[in-house]
Amino acid sequence: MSAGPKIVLDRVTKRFGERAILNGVDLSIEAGESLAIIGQSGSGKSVTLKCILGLIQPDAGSILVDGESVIGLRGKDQERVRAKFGMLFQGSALFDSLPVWRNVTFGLTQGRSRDTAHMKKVAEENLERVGLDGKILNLRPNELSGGMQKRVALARAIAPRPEIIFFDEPTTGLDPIRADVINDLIVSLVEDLGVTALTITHDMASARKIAHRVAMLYDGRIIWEGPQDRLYDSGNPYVDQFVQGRADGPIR
Ligand SMILES: Nc1ncnc2c1ncn2[C@@H]1O[C@H](COP(=O)(O)OP(=O)(O)OP(=O)(O)O)[C@@H](O)[C@H]1O
Repeated sequence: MSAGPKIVLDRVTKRFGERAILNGVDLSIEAGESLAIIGQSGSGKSVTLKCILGLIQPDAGSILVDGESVIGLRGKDQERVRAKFGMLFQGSALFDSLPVWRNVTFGLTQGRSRDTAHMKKVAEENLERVGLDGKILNLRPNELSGGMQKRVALARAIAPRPEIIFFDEPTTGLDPIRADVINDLIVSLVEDLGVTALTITHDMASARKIAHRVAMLYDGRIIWEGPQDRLYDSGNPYVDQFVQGRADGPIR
C-alpha cells in the first residue's frame, strides 16, 4: 500500500455530448479521512463518484487509488480495486425479494447461497454494529422502516470490511432525527473501522457531522475545500450562498 493519499483526482474532465460536466476536478483524500462533496443538483457529484468507482470513464485526467491508476481497469485488476470499495446507495437499494441476512451478506456471496449458518452469523454481527437486533434477520426489507432499511444498507456496505466507503446522499428521505442517527452511526463506523469515506450530499448538517473536510463542486471544478467547521465561514461567496440556501448570489 502506498503511503500517499488514498484517493487522488487530478484534472478529471467529463463531458456528455456538448455539456462539460467535470471540467478539471482536483481532489485528494487521505487514508482514514472523511470528505464530503457538496454542490447543486446536476453539478456532477454522482458523475465524480462514478468515475472513481470505474462506472464512467473520464475523458481526461487521472484517478489514483493507493497510488494506482484506476481508469480503464478491467477483469481481475478491476475486481481487486473494487474489492476495496463499499457503497451506501441513495434510497438504500436493498433487494426486497431477499431476507435481511442475505442482503447484508450479498457482497460476500454475490447472491449465491453459501454456508447459511455462518452467513447469518456474519449478518447478525454487522447488524449489531449498526444497532439492529438479530431478530430482523429473516424479515424482508419492505417490512422495515426507512431508517432501519438505511441501517441494513450500512451493514451491507461494511460487511466485506472495505477500505473506502462511498456514501451517496446517506440521509435522503429520512426525517431530521433519523438522519442524525445515521450521521452518528457513520461517524462511529468510520472511526471504528478506520475506513476512508467519501460522501456526496446536499444536506449541510450531514456534511458537517460526517466529514472532516468538505469540498464544493461548482461549474465542473472544486471551487472550495476546507475543514467542516469552516463551511459557514468559508469567505467564499459561492459556498456562502449554497450553504445558506439563498436564491440571490453568484450562483445562477
Ligand atoms: N450517463 C449520462 N449521460 C448523459 N448525461 C449524464 C449522464 N450522467 C449524468 N449526466 C448529466 O450530468 C449532470 C450531472 O449529473 P450528476 O448526477 O453527477 O449530478 P449530481 O450533482 O449528483 O446531482 P444530484 O444532487 O441531483 O444527484 C446532469 O446534468 C446529468 O443529466
